[in-house]
Amino acid sequence: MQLEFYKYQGTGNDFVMIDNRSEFFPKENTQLIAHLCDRRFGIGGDGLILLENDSETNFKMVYYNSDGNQSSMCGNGGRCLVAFAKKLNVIENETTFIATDGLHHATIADDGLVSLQMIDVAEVKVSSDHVFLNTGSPHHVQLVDDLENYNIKENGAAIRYGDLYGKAGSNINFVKQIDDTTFSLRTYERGVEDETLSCGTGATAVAIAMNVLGKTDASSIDLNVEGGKLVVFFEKKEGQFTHVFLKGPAEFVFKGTIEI
Ligand SMILES: N[C@@H](CCC[C@H](N)C(=O)O)C(=O)O
Repeated sequence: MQLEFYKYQGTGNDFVMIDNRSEFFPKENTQLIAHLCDRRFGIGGDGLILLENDSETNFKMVYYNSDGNQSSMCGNGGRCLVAFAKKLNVIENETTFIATDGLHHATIADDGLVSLQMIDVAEVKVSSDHVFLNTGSPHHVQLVDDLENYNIKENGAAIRYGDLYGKAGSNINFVKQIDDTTFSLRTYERGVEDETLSCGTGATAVAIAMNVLGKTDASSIDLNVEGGKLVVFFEKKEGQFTHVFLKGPAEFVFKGTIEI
């Protein structure tokens, strides 16, 4: 069978997109999803996303990591799916869709940048050398001295598989402060089991964690990721973060078919 796919990337976090409104895709086939995400034997991607019909919103997002397993929210993937929905004429420049962590509102600006509303965050656990919070996916956030030369894969895997997070694991973000409102981060992603060029829920987690740690009092924070730049903005009231938005590019790369 010939499978039609679209490839998208958001700051270098790349995804295989499939229009599954007709529900043809074999969603339980973990091996097939991992194969499609494989960079040597398949199409290649950090994850695979299905766009499906939803009775109450514009569409449904179903997200899989490149290991083939369905997972929690993907911020960059959500932004790319919004751009994909526009390409398919499912939406125009504004949408509400459903994902695993609930409803998401998003807009596409004239310059193509996609702003995606993320979940509200009320609980942020601060430890001596790291912060843990859930921004739709679980994130460990840790400041490091030499981010450029830091071994993300080795140190990330050690924390992800260590005692802190048990079987479920976590995504691991290493961070360096650049100025009052800017941070650089590199992320080890669970389910990819490697560093990716960007992680949207990770950038969101870093922005909130840096505010909680008092590293910034800005409510709009610039994040440098390996694949580009993201902005996270939010409202903060009595320790709760609401109206949290992740903004950045979401770009169509190519379209193709693959024999499955
Ligand atoms: N790249 C994503 C995060 C995807 C989910 C993550 N790998 C997990 O399983 O927790 C993003 O942009 O947020």
